[in-house]
Amino acid sequence: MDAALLTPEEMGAADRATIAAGTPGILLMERAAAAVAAAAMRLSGDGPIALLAGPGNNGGDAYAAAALLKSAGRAVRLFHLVAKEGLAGDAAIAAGAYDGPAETLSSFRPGDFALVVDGLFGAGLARPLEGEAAAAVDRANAAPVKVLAIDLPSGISGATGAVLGTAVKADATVTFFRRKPGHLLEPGRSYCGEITVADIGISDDVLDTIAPTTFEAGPALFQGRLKVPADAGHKYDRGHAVVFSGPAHQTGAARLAATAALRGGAGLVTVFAPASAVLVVAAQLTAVMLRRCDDAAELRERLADDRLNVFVLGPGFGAGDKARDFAQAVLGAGRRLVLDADGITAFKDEPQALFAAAGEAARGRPGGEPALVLTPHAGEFKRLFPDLAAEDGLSKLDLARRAAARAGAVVVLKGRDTVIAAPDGRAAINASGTAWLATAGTGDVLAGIVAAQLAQGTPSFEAAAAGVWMHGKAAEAFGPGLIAEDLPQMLPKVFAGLCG
Ligand SMILES: NC(=O)C1=CN([C@@H]2O[C@H](COP(=O)(O)OP(=O)(O)OC[C@H]3O[C@@H](n4cnc5c(N)ncnc54)[C@H](O)[C@@H]3O)[C@@H](O)[C@H]2O)[C@@H](O)CC1
Ligand SMILES: [K+]
Repeated sequence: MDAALLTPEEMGAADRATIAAGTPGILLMERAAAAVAAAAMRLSGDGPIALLAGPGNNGGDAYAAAALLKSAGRAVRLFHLVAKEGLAGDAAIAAGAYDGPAETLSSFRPGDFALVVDGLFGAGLARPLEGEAAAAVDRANAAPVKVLAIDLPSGISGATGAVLGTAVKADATVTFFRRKPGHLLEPGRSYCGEITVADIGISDDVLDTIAPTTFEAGPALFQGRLKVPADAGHKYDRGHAVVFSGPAHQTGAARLAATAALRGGAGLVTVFAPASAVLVVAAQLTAVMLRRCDDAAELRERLADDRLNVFVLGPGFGAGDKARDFAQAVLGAGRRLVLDADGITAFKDEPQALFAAAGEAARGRPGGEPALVLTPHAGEFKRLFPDLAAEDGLSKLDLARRAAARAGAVVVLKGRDTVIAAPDGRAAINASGTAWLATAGTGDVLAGIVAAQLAQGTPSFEAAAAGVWMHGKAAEAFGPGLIAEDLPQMLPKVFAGLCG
């Protein structure tokens, strides 16, 4: 459960369960404030610190942190949206215990300080920022002053990462117990700065009842499920992935995916190419094998070999009837399929046909495990799920979850904050990667890495989450100047980090 991300509601439940089990809320607040004060000392040098306090417990944290900083001898001034008398509960207790300078938010001038601690709104943000709060946030953002956010940058939705009205651009954020989806989803993530998760004495046991369904994509989520080559393993134990190539002038994408599948740990990888492309592909492959596959009839013959356990269709393939026929043949044979790029676009006029085939294939698999993994970027997503893409107010998490449930597939909705969702409601958000991934061919590589995990028998959701995370880690390992071809070569480093 280390990978769990909690929605604001789930975090509220974690707080309440802890309080009900005997820890007073004010004690949780004091621990939260201690973590904030420690971060504030680190970030402010010896300079004066402003603390902005809102009307709820986020403001309470600010009062409690102000008291700690003041007693540590730091110069602090607190600016409040609501006077002490207007506070309730733990926030009122914390405010009562603070005896330092307090002024109204309208008198806050960021230029006077080395650090601003933002305790305006956290998990309880319920509507867009406006009036004094919005003006104070805008002043802080416009000034060259460091900002430390308590729990979340004020204005960022913890559930979705959306900016409500305006939001604090923080250099650092201290959150409590577990991160929230809004810390990883854009634009929220870009507003958080460096994120620290502080232990405030909430026991992991509370998660048994909360049963979170959102996670960070990373080793804590998939380790234990991830397949890595066993000591005495045979190459056939690691599966046989097939990547479909496009026509002769469009083979590069399949070769990239195939190389990535092999580097990703698939035991064998074969490119299935149309006759016209066989020579072109042959000239450029070594460890990856090659077979001709011209039409659906030929594909059905090849599918008789049940060692071919996962297929990648889409990169450079062309978005016509052939893509649809091939995808349906693969799913019809009960094999797992990574459908990307043209493979997704091919179903834009009849997505139901794809979803029906995916549903049928899943029903034939142990535990109804999804057979289909869809890897759309936003544009491809819109082609397959136009109504969802057009619906107002859906976060990227909501979109991927709704799409996965409808398609009976694992949906990998790509971007800087790629979301991986399963039909059973689980979803993961990825935070690995660099801006250099926005370059031609990286999606083809991702499809290959995911296929490698599927080939080795990793469950579809974990395979997709692991693939996305590794892809990002490979980019981080390479650094600046990355092109798609560089990614597969970095996978050994990623595995070395994972397997020790
Ligand atoms: N015992 C607990 O529940 C703990 C809570 N903690 C802190 O408490 C925070 C959550 O506290 P709350 O639930 O009180 O929520 P917040 O303090 O985030 O804000 C809720 C208050 O703000 C008002 N509000 C919401 N949006 C507004 C807007 N746009 N403009 C003006 N007013 C607005 C609400 O009506 C409510 O009064 C966490 O983020 C965390 O910082 C920590 O102290 C740890 C323990
Ligand atoms: K805040």
